[in-house]
Amino acid sequence: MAKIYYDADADLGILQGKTIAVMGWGSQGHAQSQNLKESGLDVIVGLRKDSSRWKEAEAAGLKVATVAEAAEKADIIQILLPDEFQSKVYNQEIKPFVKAGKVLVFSHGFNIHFGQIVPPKDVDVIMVAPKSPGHLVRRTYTEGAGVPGLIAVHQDATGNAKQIGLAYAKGIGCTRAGVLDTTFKEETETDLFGEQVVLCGGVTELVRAGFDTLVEAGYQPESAYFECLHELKLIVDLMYEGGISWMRYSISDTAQYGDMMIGRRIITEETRKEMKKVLTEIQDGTFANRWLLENQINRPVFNATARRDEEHQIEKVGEELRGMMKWLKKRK
Ligand SMILES: NC(=O)C1=CN([C@@H]2O[C@H](COP(=O)(O)OP(=O)(O)OC[C@H]3O[C@@H](n4cnc5c(N)ncnc54)[C@H](OP(=O)(O)O)[C@@H]3O)[C@@H](O)[C@H]2O)C=CC1
Ligand SMILES: CC(=O)[C@](C)(O)C(=O)O
Repeated sequence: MAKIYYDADADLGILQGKTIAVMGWGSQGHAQSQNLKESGLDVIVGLRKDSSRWKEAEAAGLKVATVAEAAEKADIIQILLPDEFQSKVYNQEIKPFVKAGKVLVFSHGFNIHFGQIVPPKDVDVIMVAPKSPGHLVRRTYTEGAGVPGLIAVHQDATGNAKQIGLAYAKGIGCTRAGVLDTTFKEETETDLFGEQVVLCGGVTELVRAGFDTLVEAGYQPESAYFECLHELKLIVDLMYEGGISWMRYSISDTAQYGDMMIGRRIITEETRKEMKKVLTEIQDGTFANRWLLENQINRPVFNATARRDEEHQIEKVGEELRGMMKWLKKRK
């Protein structure tokens, strides 16, 4: 079993007196910077001068500067910008201030693994990757908890990179849940695979296909929504709590029979072959190449496909039923 690091394995003290620049105030940036600050650390947020998030970050009590100003002041630089823009911003605004002994931190290995950012050899390069959307990184921290994370060391110039990474992980709350060793290669390839085949690509297409099948057969869209999206959350929650066997224990035998008999007709050997093909395209850089080029021509395919999906009927039905979904929230 791989070693899991918890609070006791990390010493926030080694970050005292250090300035941590968090570049970005997005899903991860807003969460990690506030968590670090509330962990007693000195944080400065780096943003574009015209960023619409500048005032929000200041209102949250964070010091804010331009990316270059923050990089110049920082001992530790966490780059939480969109993966597709990190290389450009790094080369133009951060690289001039990446001096010997400084630490570069990432929460996804994409730009290091695919050679889009090549740091100087005399700095530490680490990854602390929360395995969670940023808004839950923040919410769980404020509730006194945390989300699990991954840690990797790409360069250890100071000889202390791992401990700095563990202290950073503690600062954002991940050691409250547990932090696992990985590598930039493993995190990058498994994260991209998960996003494309299971978490987002697989599930969203499965939900829309199931919804469309029921609606096209004449069932009311609300029933299709309840069956294909609302209950999915509850089933996944049970799997998360106690594994697939616990979920199967909780659902009816009728449901389990259907699960076991039909599931493999939907996710077929062909599906598994396609999954392997997607993984190969991640490993050999084909996906990275497509994504980086897509961004160089202002995302024509991304924009058109996102617009089509936003117009799908399931979005409207979900909006109408959102009020009912609030039952999950604790009653005041
Ligand atoms: N989203 C998630 O839950 C997770 C993300 N990650 C990783 O975290 C990193 C950040 O992702 P995420 O938080 O989703 O990113 P977001 O898109 O949510 O936020 C990006 C931030 O970068 C700023 N930004 C964008 N372009 C520039 C620029 N050219 N110069 C300066 N600032 C810029 C944006 O502000 P503005 O546009 O106003 O300038 C925004 O504050 C990525 O490496 C991602 O892979 C890892 C785990 C989970
Ligand atoms: C939340 C997460 O880790 C994702 C889905 O991979 C991402 O948003 O990058």
